Amino acid sequence: MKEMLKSWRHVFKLDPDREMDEQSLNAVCLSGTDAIMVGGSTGVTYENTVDLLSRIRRYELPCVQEVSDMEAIVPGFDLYMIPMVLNSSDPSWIVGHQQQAIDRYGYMIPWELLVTEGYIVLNPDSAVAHLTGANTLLDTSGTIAYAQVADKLMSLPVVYLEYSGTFGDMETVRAVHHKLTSAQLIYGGGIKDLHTAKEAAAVSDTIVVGNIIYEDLDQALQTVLAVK
Ligand SMILES: CC(C)=CCC/C(C)=C/CC/C(C)=C/CC/C(C)=C/CC/C(C)=C/CC/C(C)=C/CC/C(C)=C/COP(=O)(O)OP(=O)(O)O
Ligand SMILES: O=P(O)(O)OC[C@@H](O)CO
Ligand SMILES: [Mg+2]
Repeated sequence: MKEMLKSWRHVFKLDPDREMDEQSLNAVCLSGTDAIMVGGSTGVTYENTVDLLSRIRRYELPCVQEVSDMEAIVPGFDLYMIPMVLNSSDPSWIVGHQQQAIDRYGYMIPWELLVTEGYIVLNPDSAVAHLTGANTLLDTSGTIAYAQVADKLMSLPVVYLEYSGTFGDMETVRAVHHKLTSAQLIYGGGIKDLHTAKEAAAVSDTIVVGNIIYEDLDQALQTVLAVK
């Protein structure tokens, strides 16, 4: 499954803390997207995650959990994406929560299913930037440097450029992409239609589409066409 992740070009991110009716979930799961990622920065619980996973499992597509709270880790996902927010001002969001979770779950951890994401949070107004105290005042060179910490110093499999809630600077995304040797570049933030999806897909390996699913489902479904 870890190998499959590399081929994913489009992913829908569903938030367990938000409502979705069956018809909308059906449309998302049959949209042609490569996978569903389940996660959010706040309000994610064991209960709302189990509920969403069990509904998604009626469909055949891969489903991964992006872990933001160790209390909400649910068995049964295909992969577990583990963020490390590299530009956080608080080390607990880089290695602290991860160390505590490993200490707690110990021998139960299916290591072959864990994928570490080197997160670079770039929208100062996002929930995740506030939560993690991210230093979002980075120019392109500073952003590349974080990406290279992930790719070259830490050998992380994924660099995630996170503009959650706003469409990012595509020149910065392109520049980061060019500098990566091994890591997969995931881009997320503000993709709201086919046009923005195409722009982001052109400069990254994988695009993640989140909020628009809940705001305008028809536009969200169009974004899949950007990678087909
Ligand atoms: C049997 C079994 C399955 C055992 C468990 C094994 C397992 C999977 C162990 C995991 C061990 C481990 C290392 C866990 C990590 C624990 C943890 C809490 C790490 C911290 C992660 C972190 C840095 C969180 C900060 C927030 C963050 C980066 C969240 C990612 C998702 C995100 C950015 C969503 C966007 O947020 P959203 O709510 O949509 O925001 P908007 O409001 O802007 O839309
Ligand atoms: O919700 P949006 O802005 O689409 O961002 C997607 C994803 O990167 C959020 O973690
Ligand atoms: Mg969101």
